[in-house]
Amino acid sequence: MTVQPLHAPRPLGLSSARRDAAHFINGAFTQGTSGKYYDNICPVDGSRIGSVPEGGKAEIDAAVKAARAALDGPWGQMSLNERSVLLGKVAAEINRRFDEFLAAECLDTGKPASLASHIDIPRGAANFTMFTDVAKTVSTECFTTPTPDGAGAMNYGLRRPRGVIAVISPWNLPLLLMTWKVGPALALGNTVVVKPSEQTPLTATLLGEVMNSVGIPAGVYNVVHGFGGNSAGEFLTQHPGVNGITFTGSTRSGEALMREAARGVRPVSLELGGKNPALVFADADMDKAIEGVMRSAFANCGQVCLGTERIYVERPIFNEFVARLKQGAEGLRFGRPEDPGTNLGPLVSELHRKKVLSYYAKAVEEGATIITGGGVPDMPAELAAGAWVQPTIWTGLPDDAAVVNEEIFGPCCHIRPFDTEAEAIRLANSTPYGLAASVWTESLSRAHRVASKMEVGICWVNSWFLRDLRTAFGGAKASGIGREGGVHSLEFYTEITNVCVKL
Ligand SMILES: NC(=O)C1=CN([C@@H]2O[C@H](COP(=O)(O)OP(=O)(O)OC[C@H]3O[C@@H](n4cnc5c(N)ncnc54)[C@H](O)[C@@H]3O)[C@@H](O)[C@H]2O)C=CC1
Ligand SMILES: O=C(O)/C=C/C=C(\O)C(=O)O
Repeated sequence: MTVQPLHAPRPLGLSSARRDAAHFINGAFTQGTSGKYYDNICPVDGSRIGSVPEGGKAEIDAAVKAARAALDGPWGQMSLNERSVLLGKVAAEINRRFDEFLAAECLDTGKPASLASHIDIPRGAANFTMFTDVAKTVSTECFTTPTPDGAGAMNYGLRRPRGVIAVISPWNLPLLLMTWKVGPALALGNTVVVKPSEQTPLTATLLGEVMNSVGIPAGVYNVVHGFGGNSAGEFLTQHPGVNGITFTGSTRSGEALMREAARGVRPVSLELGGKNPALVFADADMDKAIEGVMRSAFANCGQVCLGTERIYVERPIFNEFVARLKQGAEGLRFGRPEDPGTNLGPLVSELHRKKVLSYYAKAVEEGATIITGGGVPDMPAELAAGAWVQPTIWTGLPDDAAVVNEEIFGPCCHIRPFDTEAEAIRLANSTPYGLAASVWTESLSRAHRVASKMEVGICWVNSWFLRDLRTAFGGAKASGIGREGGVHSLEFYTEITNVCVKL
C-alpha cells in the first residue's frame, strides 16, 4: 500500500461562495426559515467545507407547491421537443462548468478526480440528453377491438407525466444518481423536488444555477437539503402533493420510504442495497478477471451499490486469484482527489468509517484470514483526520458469517473457492439481495447458462459497470422495486391513459 507523496494540492476550482449549500426553491436560492444549519465535512482531511441549511416542513411545502405550479404553468405546456432543447442545454452547461462540478463532487465525497471526471460528471450530463431521445422514439400500444355491432373500437395509450416527483438520492455517486432520476422525470414532463444526501449537498445546489442559466422555468427543479427520518427526507415523502417517489439508498431506508408512500397510494421506484457476487471460473481470462474484480471491489472506495463483496473462485485458480487480487489491492494509491496518481479516496464520512471498521473487526471475530488490509492506513498528518480505511481481502469465513451476508459498502471482499458450477450458482443466489452479479468465463455457453440463473437485476459477463443507459437498471429481491433506464423510466415517470374509441 502506498500513500501519495504530498505535493501542494491544485485548487479544486470551486469558489468559496459555492462551498455553502442553499436550498433551490422556485428558481431562487434560499437559506429557508428553519434557522438550522449543519457543517459539511470533507472526508479527505476532516476540514469544514461550508454550511448546509436543514430544511423543514415549510421548505418542503414551498418546494412542492412551486413544483406543482410549474407543472400547471409553462413547463406543463411545453412540447417534448421544447423540453428536449432545454435539457440538451442543461447537459451542455454541466459540461461547460465541468471543473466546478468536479470540484464540488470531490470535496463532498473525497473521491479521486480521475474517477469523478470519467464517470460522475459526464454521466450527470448524459442523463439529461438520453431520455428525451427515448421518449421521442418509443410508441405506446394500440389495439383494434371487435364489437358486437361489427364496427369495432380502437384502443390507444397516451402517456402523461406523473406529476411532482420526490427524488431522494444518496452520497456515493451524488450527481450521477440524482440526475439519473431528474433527467427522465423532466424529459417526460414532470417536475421534481430533490432531497440530496445530507453528506453531499454541493452538486445538487450547483445544478440550480445551471437550470436558471439555461432557462428551465422556475419550480421545475427544486432542492431541499436536510436529513432523512424526521427531517426533509421524511417530510418530502409524506407530503400529499408528491405523486411519485424515487429513491436510491439502503434497504432499510427504502422500507421506511415505502411505508410513507402507502399513504395516498403513491408509486415508488427503489434501488436498494446489494451483496453482489462475482463468479470466477477456471477458464476465465485471468488478467481481465483481476482487472474487473479489482474495480468492482475497490472503485469509489467500495461505495458502489453494484460493487462486489463476495467473490467465488473455482478451486484450481483460487490461490493464484487471491495472490493477484492482493497484489492489486496493495498497489492502490491513497491520496487527495486532485492528485492524478490517486486511485483510492477515503470513505464518505467518519460515521461510515466506523461502520466499515466494525465489519473489519467482525471479520476477525468470525475467524477470517486477512489476506491484506483490515485496518486504517498510516496517513500523513495533513490527511490523518480523513475517513481512510485499507482495502481489505478476507478468506476462510463460513457462508453464514455476517461479513459474507451483510452489505458493508467499503473497499473489502471475501473470497471463497467452489468446485462445481451448480455450487457457484447456489452460493451466488444465497442472499436476500439481488442487485448485480458478474460472471468471468471464456465459455460462451457457460456464460449464458450461469447468467440466466442469477437472481439479480443486472448480470455482467466478463465486465463490470459497463452501462448502456437504455437498459433496465434495478434490483431483484431486497435490492429494490422497479427498473429505471431507457423505456423502463418511461413506465415510472408517466401514467398511461388508455383511450378507447368506439368506431
Ligand atoms: N446506492 C446505494 O445502494 C447506497 C447504499 N447505502 C447503504 O446504506 C447504508 C447507510 O447509509 P445512509 O447514508 O444512511 O443511506 P440512506 O439510505 O439512509 O440514505 C440515502 C438517502 O435517503 C435519505 N433518507 C434516509 N432515511 C429516509 C427516510 N426515512 N425518509 C426519506 N428519506 C430518507 C437520506 O437522507 C439520503 O438522502 C450504507 O452504509 C450503505 O450500506 C448508502 C448509500 C447508497
Ligand atoms: O446508474 C449507474 O450507472 C450507476 C448506478 C450506481 C448505483 O445505483 C449505486 O452505486 O447506488
